[in-house]
Amino acid sequence: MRALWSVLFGGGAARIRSTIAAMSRAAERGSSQMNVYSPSLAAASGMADVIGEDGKVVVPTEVEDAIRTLIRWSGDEPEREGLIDTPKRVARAWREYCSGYASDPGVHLSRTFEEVGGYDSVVVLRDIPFQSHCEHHMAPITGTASIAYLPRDRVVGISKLARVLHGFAQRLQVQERLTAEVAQCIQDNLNPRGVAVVIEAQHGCMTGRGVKTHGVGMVTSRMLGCFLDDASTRKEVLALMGRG
Ligand SMILES: Nc1nc2c(ncn2[C@@H]2O[C@H](COP(=O)(O)OP(=O)(O)OP(=O)(O)O)[C@@H](O)[C@H]2O)c(=O)[nH]1
Ligand SMILES: [Zn+2]
Repeated sequence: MRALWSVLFGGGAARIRSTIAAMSRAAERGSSQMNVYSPSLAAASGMADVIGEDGKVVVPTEVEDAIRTLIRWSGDEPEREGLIDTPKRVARAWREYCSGYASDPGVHLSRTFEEVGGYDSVVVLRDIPFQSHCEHHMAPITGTASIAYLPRDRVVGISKLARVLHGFAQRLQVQERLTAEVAQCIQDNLNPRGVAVVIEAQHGCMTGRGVKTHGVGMVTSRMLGCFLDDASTRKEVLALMGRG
């Protein structure tokens, strides 16, 4: 699985998706033209994705091969009709699941507003649905997050809090780190008086395999600044999140 991971995502370095027409055509033509540009090299070195003429990301050969190996190891035949295009689909799906590696989620917090009519109370975005994947099994994590902050002198567009969440969720995660990363990113970029993040999620690795236990929610929280230091402020924000 480690090998599959490494071909799918290379070093996990930041990538920028872009259309490089000449390279796409070479990749699509295949054979000798592929020497001009190697998608596998791009994946391994963290270069931009190449978009083919069909508008889809060009999948490096070894990524397809790795997924074929996994299908075979799972007990099926990758050559049968229904599975022929599956390696490409799986590869592109994982590119999407892990699109959060492509950028710093903090960029979403660069645009702030100071004119807020003197508003100086807690801002809460409650029950934001998200999906991630656990780094242990690459199985889905699905849940909701509530994100709050107490502004110091500026506020951010509310959608940006959800964007920060998805930026970190679209990586391989453990829930504890996801929670901490979202909180720290808001703290670092907005310098508010406090940040509170509470996440409740279900882990596919606990339902679909292993202990096979359904209906269990894992809850994690990260409190920073005033929400950490002051019990009554923490109580207030938890009540606003519906967890009072
Ligand atoms: N703390 C924490 N654990 C997680 C998370 N996602 C998955 N896990 C757990 O990671 C653990 C990995 O344990 P291992 O013993 O290395 O792997 P395993 O043999 O597949 O474990 P089982 O899932 O118990 O079958 C499991 O207990 C998972 O439930 C997460 O976000 N946070
Ligand atoms: Zn897991």
